[in-house]
Parts: sequence; C-alpha cells; structure tokens
Amino acid sequence: MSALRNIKYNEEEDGELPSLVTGEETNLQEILKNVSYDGGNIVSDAKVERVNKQMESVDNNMNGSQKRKRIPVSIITGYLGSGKSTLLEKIALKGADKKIAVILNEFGDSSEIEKAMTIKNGSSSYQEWLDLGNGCLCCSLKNIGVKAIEDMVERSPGKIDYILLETSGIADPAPIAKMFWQDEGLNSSVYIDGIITVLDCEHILKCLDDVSVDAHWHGDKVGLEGNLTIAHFQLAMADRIIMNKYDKIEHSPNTIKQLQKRIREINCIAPMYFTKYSETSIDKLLDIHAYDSIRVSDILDNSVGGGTIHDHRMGTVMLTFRPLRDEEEYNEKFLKQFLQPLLWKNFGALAVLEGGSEHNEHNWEVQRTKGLILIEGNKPAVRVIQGVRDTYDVFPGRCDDDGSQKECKIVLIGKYLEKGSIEKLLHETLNYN
Ligand SMILES: Nc1nc2c(ncn2[C@@H]2O[C@H](COP(=O)(O)OP(=O)(O)OP(=O)(O)O)[C@@H](O)[C@H]2O)c(=O)[nH]1
Ligand SMILES: [Zn+2]
Repeated sequence: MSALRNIKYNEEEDGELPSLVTGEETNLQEILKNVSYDGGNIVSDAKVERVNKQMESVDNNMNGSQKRKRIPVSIITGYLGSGKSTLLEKIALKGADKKIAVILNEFGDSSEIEKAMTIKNGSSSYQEWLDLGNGCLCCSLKNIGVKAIEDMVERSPGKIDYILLETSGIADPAPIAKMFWQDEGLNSSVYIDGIITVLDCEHILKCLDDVSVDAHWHGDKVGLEGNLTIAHFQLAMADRIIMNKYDKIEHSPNTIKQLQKRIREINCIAPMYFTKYSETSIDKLLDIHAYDSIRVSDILDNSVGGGTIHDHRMGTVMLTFRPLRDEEEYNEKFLKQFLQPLLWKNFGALAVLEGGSEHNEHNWEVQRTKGLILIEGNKPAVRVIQGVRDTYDVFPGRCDDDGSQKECKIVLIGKYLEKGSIEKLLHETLNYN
C-alpha cells in the first residue's frame, strides 16, 4: 500500500491512470509496474487517498478470507475421572490427519493451573506451558488464557485445524463457552464449536445426588447455591454427551435405563453416545456448529419429548408457538417482555413465574437457550437465538429447505424451570387466546 504513495504520475505524459485498483485484479503488481515513474508531479493526494482506500479494502478482503478460516474450539468437560483425557488421546490418534491443538487444564495440589498447549502437527509436537496462576480456568481464561490462545494461533498460521480445550473436572463450562462466543477479540481467529461432556456411567448418578453444598473436590470447597452440582451444569451445557465407562454398567439394563432417563431430564437435546474408554468416531464430535445459526434447527429437532421436568433442580423446557406477526411483536413483545425478563430475571417474569412451585421464588435460572423464531409480515425473517445464562445473541437463520418449519421453537435448559409458568409468560406476552 505504501508503494502507491511513491507513484509519481503526470497525466499528459502517461495518459490515463489504469482504472483504480478494485482488488479483483490478480496482476496487481503488473498494473502498478506499468504505471511509469516519471519523477515529475506527484499524483494528487485525493487520488492517492482513494487508491490507498481501495488497497485497504483489498487487504480487508484478504483478511476477510483469512478471517473466514476461523478455528473451531471444542470444550471437553466432565466430572473428575470421567475419561476426558482418554477421549483426547482417542481424538488425537484418530484425527492424526487433522492438525489438533490440545489445551489441557489440570488443577494441581497447590491449586496452580498449568496450561499445556500442544500442537500435534504430524509427528512433531511442541509444548507450551502457561501458568495462569489463578484457581479458576473459566475466570482466568478471560484474560491471560485468551491472549495465549490467540498468540498460539497467530504463531502457527495454517498449522491448526481444531482446538480441543479440556477443562478440569470442576470447571463450569458455561462461562468458558460464553467467553469464546462473546469475546470480540477472539472472534478474529477462533470460535466455539460445541461442548462435549464426558460422564462416568458408573458414578454419575452419585455425583448428581451429591448435592450437599459443602461438596469438596481436590480439597477445594466448591459450594454451590441451590444445591446443584457442577456435574449438573456440565450436563446442561452439553452439545454432545459421551456416556463413558459403559463396560461398568453394560450388564445391568435397569441402570442404563435409569441413567438415560436422568440425563434426559437435565438435557433433552444433546445426542448421547455410550463408549468404553471414550472410543467413538470423531466426526460425531468435531464441526458440530452448536453455537452458530445454521444447525440450531436440527439441534432443536433432535430434542426428544416435551422436556417435562421430573428433577426440579435442572431441566429442559421446550416450547413451540405460532410465528410472530412482525418485527414489532418480535422486538417489543417476544424479546422485551418474554426472553429478556426470563434470562435477566427481572420483575416482569418473576411476577408470573413466582406462581410456580416452592422452588421458584428467586433461584430459578436459565443456563442455556436455543431458539428458532419465524417472523411473518411484509419482511418475513428467520432468527436463531443462542443464549448462555444471561447473555444471548441473535443470528439470521434459515429454515430447513423443505419449509417444514411452521412454528417457532425455543429450548431452555436451567435450574428450577417450570414449563407451565414459562408457557404462561409466553402466552401472556403474545396474548395467546
Ligand atoms: N473401566 C473403564 N475405565 C476407564 C474408561 N475410560 C477411562 N477409564 C479410566 O478412568 C481413569 C480416568 O480417566 P481420564 O481420562 O484420566 O479421566 P479425566 O476425566 O481426564 O480425569 P481428570 O482429568 O482427573 O478429571 C483412567 O484410569 C482411565 O484409564 C472406561 O470406559 N472404562
Ligand atoms: Zn471460574
């Protein structure tokens, strides 16, 4: 671009400048070479400015195409000892043709977090250790870890196809997912592809029942309000569930049934795969696009049943409702009077939801929202809503090509959610008769 500034050009002698660069040319250098350097008058600043601007947009377009090559991050979470590292090894083995960067995060005794970033690139792999010096990945990742990930990506352009981030057994995946998904800075090079939760079929029910608030892990006291365990959150946020250590329960069909029912009560959307030593095909785990617009519809369609809640602590509520009449109803009613009060728990929703069961005073909480909203009127549109806790984002969506999507759908996963009260809030908002 600065090269353009050196163009000395005299219209009489050199005739018309070639048409300004549009950025489409492949022979940009030829064009610039042909512009004869006469050492005479300086091309008018306005012209240089204009051409520089054009070059800028060329650069941006270039970056744009590089930007489009963003790297998917899969967050691998799950209770202590469930088989996360075993899964990572399997993916790395099976994905030998893919270039996978693995970010490990273990809580050591001194509760130091050592962070290894290993880029498996063919046989060679190089380690990068990042001591976050902070007891909690999801909090510290926001600052130090984000930078380290960006540096890693910048330093190895084209060398990474996937990033697998294994959280420790006691990290809550929601803030980590939110950070990747919300963080403008990171959007330049990575994006969150989905959360893979590994569970230990033999012990998970005990974990889910171990709701005494003074539960301890690694000697750290991890108290949780509302008597939920981290295992609940890790399950609620899952976009894929690896039901690992199947060898431990494969001979007791009742346990398998009980397990499936309990997991489905917490998360009725994510596909479940029973595995031994986390053995599964990796195409079920990578490129799942759980956080972008296109796939939400089939994720929603995957959800089984109405998500009625048996377990009042963590559950899934799925509602279908008529298309919204127009943008006005979408903005003023659906967003402002239904979705925002629900996610932000402000008085509007509380008043309606308070009527729910004794749990509902103030400790209900939506952890994950996925929605497909059809808007009719003179500017019909499809919107996809992706939410993590109190944050949501809206993407332009598209209905399945066969136009089978006739209704709006929203799935809410969270704590003490009562389908009846939420439906009532929606119906009052859209004054359903
Ligand atoms: N029986 C059985 N053992 C398994 C299975 N998968 C993993 N294991 C064993 O369970 C133990 C824990 O596995 P890891 O992969 O280290 O579990 P993790 O989730 O990474 O553990 P943390 O990082 O400490 O949370 C190891 O000894 C594994 O060999 C399985 O399917 N069946
Ligand atoms: Zn944290």
